[in-house]
Amino acid sequence: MATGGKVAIITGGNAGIGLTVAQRLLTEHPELTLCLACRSKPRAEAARDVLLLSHPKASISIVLVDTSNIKSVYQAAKQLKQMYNHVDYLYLNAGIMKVVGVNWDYFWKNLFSSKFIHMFTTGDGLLKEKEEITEEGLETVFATNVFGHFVLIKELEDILGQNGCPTQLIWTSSSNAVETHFDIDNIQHRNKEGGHYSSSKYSTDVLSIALNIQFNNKGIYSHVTCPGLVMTNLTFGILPSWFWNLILPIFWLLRIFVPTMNYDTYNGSEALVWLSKQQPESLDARCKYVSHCNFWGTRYVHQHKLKIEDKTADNLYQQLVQLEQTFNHK
Ligand SMILES: NC(=O)C1=CN([C@@H]2O[C@H](COP(=O)(O)OP(=O)(O)OC[C@H]3O[C@@H](n4cnc5c(N)ncnc54)[C@H](OP(=O)(O)O)[C@@H]3O)[C@@H](O)[C@H]2O)C=CC1
Ligand SMILES: CC(C)=CCC[C@@H](C)[C@H]1CC[C@H]2C3=C(CC[C@]12C)[C@@]1(C)CCC(=O)[C@@H](C)[C@@H]1CC3
Repeated sequence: MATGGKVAIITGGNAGIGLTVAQRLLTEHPELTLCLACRSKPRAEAARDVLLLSHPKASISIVLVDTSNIKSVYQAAKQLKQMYNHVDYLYLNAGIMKVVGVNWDYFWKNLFSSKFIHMFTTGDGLLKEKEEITEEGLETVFATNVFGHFVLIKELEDILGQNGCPTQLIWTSSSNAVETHFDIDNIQHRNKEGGHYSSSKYSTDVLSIALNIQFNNKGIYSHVTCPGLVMTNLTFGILPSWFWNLILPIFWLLRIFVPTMNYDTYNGSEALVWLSKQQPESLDARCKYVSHCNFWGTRYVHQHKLKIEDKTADNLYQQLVQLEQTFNHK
C-alpha cells in the first residue's frame, strides 16, 4: 500500500514501546513524517539521533509535551496545529505507573492456583501503588495516561480526519485495565489504596469507545492496544533489570500459557504497528488489539472483545469534557 506523506505523532516516543513503534513505522511507511511528542528535550533528541542512524533521511521533529500538565498540552497542541494540517496516526502512548512494591504474599498464594494465568496476564493484585496529585490538582496517573491525551485530541480536532484522510488514534492500553478498579463516580481514582494504573487504563478503553461514537463520522477512529508484559523503564521501575534478566528463561516457558509475555519492545509493539497498516473503517472499534508472541517466537495480533456499555462511555466522555472546561476557562 502506498503511504506517501503520512504524518505520525507519538507521545512518549523517546523510549520503550513508543521508540520501537517510531522505529518500525519509519520502516513500514518510508515517506512518513514523524513527530516525537515528549516531555524531555535531551531524551527526545537522543531518541531522534538513534532513529536517524537507521533512517538517515527520515523527517523527525520534536514537540515538547508533559501529558500530566494540561497547560503544556495546550501549548503542544498549538504548536502541532502550526506544523501539520492533518495527522494519520496519533499514538497516545505516554504512560506511567506509581509502583511502590510487589505484593509477594499474593504472588506466592496464587502461583499454583487457578488465578495463575489471570495474575501473569494482568498483574492484577500484585502491585502496590501510591497516589500523587499534580500542581494543577489532578491525580497524576489519570492526568498522564488519560486526561492529558484527551485534551490533546480535543485540541487537535481541527486537523484530525481532514480532507477525506482518516486519522487513527492508537492508545497503548494494558491487560491491567480491569473493571473492578474503575469507578465512574471517581474517574480520577482519588483517595484509593491502589489500582490507579488499572483505573487509568480501563478509562482509556472506555474513552476509546466514546471517541468512536463521537468522531467516526468525521473520519476519526480510535483503537486500544495492549503490548503485554515488556521490559522498559516502566517495568524496571517495578523490579530491577537484573531480576528480569535472571528470569528471562521463565518468560519463554510462561509463553506456553501466556502469549502476552512479550519481553522485548519489538514483540510488544506488534499490535500498535499492525494497526497502522489496516483500513481503520474495517476494524472492530470494540476490540482491544493485543500483541502476542508464542513459544516459538512468532508474533501475531489477538483481538479481544471489550464489554463496555455505550452509556458508560458517554458518561466518561461528558465528565472529561466538563473537567477540560475548568482548564479552558483558567
Ligand atoms: N511495559 C509494559 O509491560 C507495558 C506498558 N504499557 C504501556 O505502554 C506505554 C509505554 O510505556 P513503556 O514503553 O512500557 O514505558 P517507558 O517508561 O519506557 O516509556 C514511557 C514513555 O512515556 C513518557 N512519559 C511518561 N510520563 C510522561 C508525561 N507526563 N508526559 C510526556 N511523556 C511522558 C516517558 O518519557 P520519559 O522518557 O521522559 O520518562 C516515555 O517516553 C505506557 O502507556 C504504558 O502504560 C502497557 C502494558 C504493558
Ligand atoms: C515473573 C516473575 C517470576 C515474577 C514477577 C511478578 C510480577 C512482578 C509480575 C507478574 C506479572 C507482571 C505484570 C506487570 C508488572 C509486573 C508483574 C506484576 C504489568 C502490570 C506491567 C504493566 C502492564 O501494563 C501490564 C500489562 C503488566 C501485566 C503483568
